[in-house]
Amino acid sequence: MSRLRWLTAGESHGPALVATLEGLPSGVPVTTDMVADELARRRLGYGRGARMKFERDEVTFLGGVRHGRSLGSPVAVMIGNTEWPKWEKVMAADPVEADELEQLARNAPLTRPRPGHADLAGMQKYGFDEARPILERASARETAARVALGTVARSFLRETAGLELVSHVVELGAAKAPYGTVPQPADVARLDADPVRCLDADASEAMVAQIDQAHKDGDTLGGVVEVVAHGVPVGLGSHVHWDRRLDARLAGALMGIQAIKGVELGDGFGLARVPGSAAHDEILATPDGIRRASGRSGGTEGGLSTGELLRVRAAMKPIATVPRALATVDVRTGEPDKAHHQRSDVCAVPAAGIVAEAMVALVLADAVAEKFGGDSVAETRRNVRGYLDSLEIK
Ligand SMILES: Cc1cc2nc3c(=O)[nH]c(=O)nc-3n(C[C@H](O)[C@H](O)[C@H](O)COP(=O)(O)O)c2cc1C
Ligand SMILES: C=C(O[C@@H]1CC(C(=O)O)=C[C@@H](OP(=O)(O)O)[C@H]1O)C(=O)O
Repeated sequence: MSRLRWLTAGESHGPALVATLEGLPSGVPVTTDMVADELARRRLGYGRGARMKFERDEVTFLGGVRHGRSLGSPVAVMIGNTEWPKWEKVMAADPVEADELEQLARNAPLTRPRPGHADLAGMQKYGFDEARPILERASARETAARVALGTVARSFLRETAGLELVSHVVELGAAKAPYGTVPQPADVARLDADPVRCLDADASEAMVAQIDQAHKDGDTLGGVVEVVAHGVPVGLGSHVHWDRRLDARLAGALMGIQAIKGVELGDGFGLARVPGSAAHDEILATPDGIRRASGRSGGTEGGLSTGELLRVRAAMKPIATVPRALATVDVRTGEPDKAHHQRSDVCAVPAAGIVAEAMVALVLADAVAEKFGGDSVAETRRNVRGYLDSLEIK
């Protein structure tokens, strides 16, 4: 079962986010710059709000890494929030005088919960009369901490299995990239340079136009991202129990990203619409060994990785803080009103792709660590090679 354990803490406007990762072998290359680079990728994307323009995501390792390599002890990383000085009082851990708080406009009670957010159900469940204590943690600011840990997981995967992850945006609003493009590791720089992280130039243009229109209309947009993993060894996960299945673990991890409402493995829902003869990946004998005729399954069968390209998709709903605010109830008066609106993204689909890469990296790193063990990266790598070399059927 799971060998890696990880956790994040921190509020959107608190002093910092923190994240810990436990169970990682020693010797994994990890530096502050590697994490900072991944966090910079997450801030990219046309349609994001003001915060992403000034947020610096200041990275500090607090444990588990020395001189650029993991130690085998828990990795702890902190990401400072640039705006903390402005929120010091509102988000203070210790009590603050009531009259001091009342003078702060940004502490005004948020009593008009936003549809599509955790605001209302969170207030009801946790017993708050305003949304601030809920939205601070529900915010996707937390995904910065996941991306920090995902950086470590990717490095482990690269070192032990030569595995590389790439994501791209395949749909945004009504604009769609042509089906079937598989992004390669060499495409990452080009993808990151594209305003919406889409490989197809025409589709990218159409996506940008969609965002411009939504912005003009005071509206927001969602979309679909795809993550592919090159070099996944056969046999990660298992067919023997639901919670050991790799597909289930990937789906859970992706659905666990804020605003993700659908996950597909390979052709996913599309497979439900075609006959069996057009739904599976036929097995071929080739001079290079056993291969598949297609990649419809997305690289898992029966909950196991097949050794083929892994391909998963996640559908993000439109940003819930719609500028042309949605109907709600002011819980203080019980009267109909418009939902609270602060600054917000118009569209965060490109950023969600980076977060999805991080989640896939964490799931795959866990599955590799579980299958191959090892307390040092050299030992895990040796175990991966030994297993692949000794496969009876290739
Ligand atoms: C990268 C990213 C950025 C987001 N930015 C915003 C935002 O600026 N405003 C907003 O209202 N929601 C934003 N969201 C989505 C909300 O966090 C999400 O809609 C909310 O948590 C409720 O969705 P859920 O029901 O899926 O949890 C963002 C999500 C992601 C993944
Ligand atoms: C801070 C991030 O995204 C935030 C996610 C978010 C939400 O409601 O999910 C709302 C916005 O927060 P704020 O009001 O502070 O600008 C986004 O900026 C981030 O991604 O780092």
